[in-house]
Amino acid sequence: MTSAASNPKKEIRVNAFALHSPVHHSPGMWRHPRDRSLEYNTLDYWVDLAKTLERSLIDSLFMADSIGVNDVHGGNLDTALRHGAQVPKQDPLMSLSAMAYATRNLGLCVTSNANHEPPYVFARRMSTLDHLTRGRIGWNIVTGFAKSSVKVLGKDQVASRDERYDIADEYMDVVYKLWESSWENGASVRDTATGVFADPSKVHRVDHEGKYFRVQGIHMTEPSPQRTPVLFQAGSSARGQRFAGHHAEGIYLSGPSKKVLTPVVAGTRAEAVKAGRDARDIQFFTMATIITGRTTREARDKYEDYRRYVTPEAALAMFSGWTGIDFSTYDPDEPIRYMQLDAGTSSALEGFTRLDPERIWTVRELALHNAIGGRGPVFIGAPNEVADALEDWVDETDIDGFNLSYAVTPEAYEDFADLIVPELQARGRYKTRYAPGTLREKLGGRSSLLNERHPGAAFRRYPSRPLRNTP
Ligand SMILES: Cc1cc2nc3c(=O)[nH]c(=O)nc-3n(C[C@H](O)[C@H](O)[C@H](O)COP(=O)(O)O)c2cc1C
Repeated sequence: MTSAASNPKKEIRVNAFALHSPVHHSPGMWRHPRDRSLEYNTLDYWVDLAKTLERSLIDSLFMADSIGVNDVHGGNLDTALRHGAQVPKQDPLMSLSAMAYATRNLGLCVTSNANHEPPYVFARRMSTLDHLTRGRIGWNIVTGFAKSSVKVLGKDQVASRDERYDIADEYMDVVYKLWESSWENGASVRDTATGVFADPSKVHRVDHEGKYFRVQGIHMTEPSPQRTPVLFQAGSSARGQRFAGHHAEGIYLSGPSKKVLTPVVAGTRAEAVKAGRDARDIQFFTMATIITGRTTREARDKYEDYRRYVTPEAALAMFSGWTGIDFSTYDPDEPIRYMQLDAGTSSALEGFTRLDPERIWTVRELALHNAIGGRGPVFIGAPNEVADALEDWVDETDIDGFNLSYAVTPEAYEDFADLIVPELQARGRYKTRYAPGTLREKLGGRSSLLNERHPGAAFRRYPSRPLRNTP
């Protein structure tokens, strides 16, 4: 493993972080006169955003998603609904092909829960998108924690964290079989002279009989450029790190300080090694919000202006949803303490408690902090100050880059393109053009396929070489 210190100048990678909702991580900002969040249900907004991201050479757009709602705060959904706090929320998949059509290089990563939808239909949809985007698709594998998300699917209880990850492990086996083993290379013949479309001897039925899933049949889709989409994961509990060590090629993190991230990065890299992979087979992106201007003064003025629109109550409702703790029952000046949670995400709470014991957060402070940019840091300043902070976080925590959240959209991404990108490029810390190939190759992979060390590669029945059988 290369230490962060021995590789101080690694290129900083950046994704943009979004949700098909009027609010993602900065509740209240949709009221700002320059904000376009209320257009979340239009293709114009998403296509314009995709073009802006590509102008910034951003690696990918990461679309969060869940069918859960923030109904823990006050024991109901009122606060979330009143502020549009991640409700309503649309299916993010629909906008992806329009964004892909308007861009050439931007990666498009979408969240889907490995406990909800049958793996067969999901695998087919991802393969379709990977074809349509010519290999620019990524999947954020989540396991869920909200009771509301299982109740709409006819279940009463959320499975325990361990079981949710066990189900996800088997889900991965099923989708690897479909993506990697069903169609051999060369199965799709497309021979206009003979009239043979596919060679039946090279298309294999998947027979999966497991504890949670039974699947019999061929993958409905011929192999897409990446076969398996680039795999991301966002859980950081010990079990989450083990899952990530096996499957993830990228991890989305969040935490208010560097201290919180460092052990998670080191722990997950160690899990990758235990799983027979390389520590550097996983890239880490932490959530961050940038508020910048040409000068420090301009940036601070922007921040003060934004603050006039924040709704900390909605931020608390979102954090209550994340953790399963009803913070409306707490005194605002009460310090937040760690407790073990199974329904919610202990790791969200850990970031504000035991991972940094020197910093005591009260409920009020947490609500204010999370009201702009959620659980990640907010970097406010002139381009050189922001670039200093970005470099510092990458070099000290061994992350690979950031997941850029926003206060005001698309202003945050326009500012990133115009002010931060040139500063990082001048320091040699940011690309000056996209690498060719699929998303996996753009992120540094040697081929468009999972590398040989990845457990998904074990399902192959074909020699591993870049697959280019789509037109
Ligand atoms: C940056 C980040 C983004 C996440 N995005 C989603 C999401 O879009 N949908 C979802 O259901 N969970 C999301 N999660 C939650 C995680 O997938 C995971 O369920 C949670 O962190 C609990 O897992 P853990 O207990 O292993 O930490 C996200 C978590 C983080 C840190």
